[in-house]
Amino acid sequence: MMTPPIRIGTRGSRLALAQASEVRARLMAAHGLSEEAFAIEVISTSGDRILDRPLSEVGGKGLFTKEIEEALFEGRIDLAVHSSKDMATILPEGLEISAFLPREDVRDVFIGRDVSSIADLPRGARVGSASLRRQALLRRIRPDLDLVILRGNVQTRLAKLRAGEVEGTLLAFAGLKRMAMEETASQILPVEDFLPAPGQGAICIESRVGDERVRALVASIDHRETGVALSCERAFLGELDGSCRTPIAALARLEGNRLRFRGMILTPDGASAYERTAEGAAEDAQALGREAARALLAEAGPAFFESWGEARTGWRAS
Ligand SMILES: NCc1[nH]cc(CCC(=O)O)c1CC(=O)O
Repeated sequence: MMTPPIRIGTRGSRLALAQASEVRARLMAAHGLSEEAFAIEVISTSGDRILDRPLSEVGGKGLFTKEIEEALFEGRIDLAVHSSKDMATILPEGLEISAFLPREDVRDVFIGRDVSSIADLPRGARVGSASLRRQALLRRIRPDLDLVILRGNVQTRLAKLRAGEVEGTLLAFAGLKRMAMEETASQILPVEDFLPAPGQGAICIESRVGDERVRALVASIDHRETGVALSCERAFLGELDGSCRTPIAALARLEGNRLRFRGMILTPDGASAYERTAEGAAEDAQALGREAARALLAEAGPAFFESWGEARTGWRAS
């Protein structure tokens, strides 16, 4: 008798499909299964459909995951593949992250239309990004730039760049690499200046709590080091906000059993920033992230966070 295929839920963008295929390939290799053992189910999310407003205005992170999580919860798919960066810090009841893939390059890249680096952009040049973090980090080093929202999936954004809507944009190197488009990057940005978003470059698998079949299936491809780093970054994010409405950056790396963490909060204009580094044992990953967040909250003070309340307004569509 034929066993029904394992249904993998994903968004339909080129990047999302590349990520789902990577998960499928790893599961095939780990369990000696053929491609026919899987079915990739494409699910359209609000984040894919609402393209004229910044994410921070329409409701932040859950937007790329909501419809997929509903399908998972209702049993229309068996597991979901996400970019960890797009996940809310609190998952819907009944769902859990059951595996992480080894993390890709965590860095941001700059893509210029006519120039090959941020420094080469002319004064006042128009640069597009939908990420408050990237905008704030960019403003710190180039306050003269004219920053506009650039929404849409990677292909859409690159098309807007080519069409001349903007002179440059910032993207995650991980996404370009997964799509075999790394030559698109003009400049790889160092994490010292461009601390990534929590979860950047990490693919995760979400499944139903109690679904032991799927849990056993994905356990074999889970990358522990990535999971430890992510639990630290997600604890940091969760303590601060957890939505997409605020410029928050964080990166944890496991070296041996030592976890090294750097976290940062910024005002949207980049004028004010607080950062913190911490180091600890892998077992204390969550506490490390949480404590770093609390320390930053105390240090920055209430006045700082008023700027976050205004972060949702004052945008201009590109
Ligand atoms: N919704 C945007 C998104 N979510 C994850 C990635 C990149 C891949 C990753 O960080 O794993 C991107 C595109 C980008 O920031 O360039």
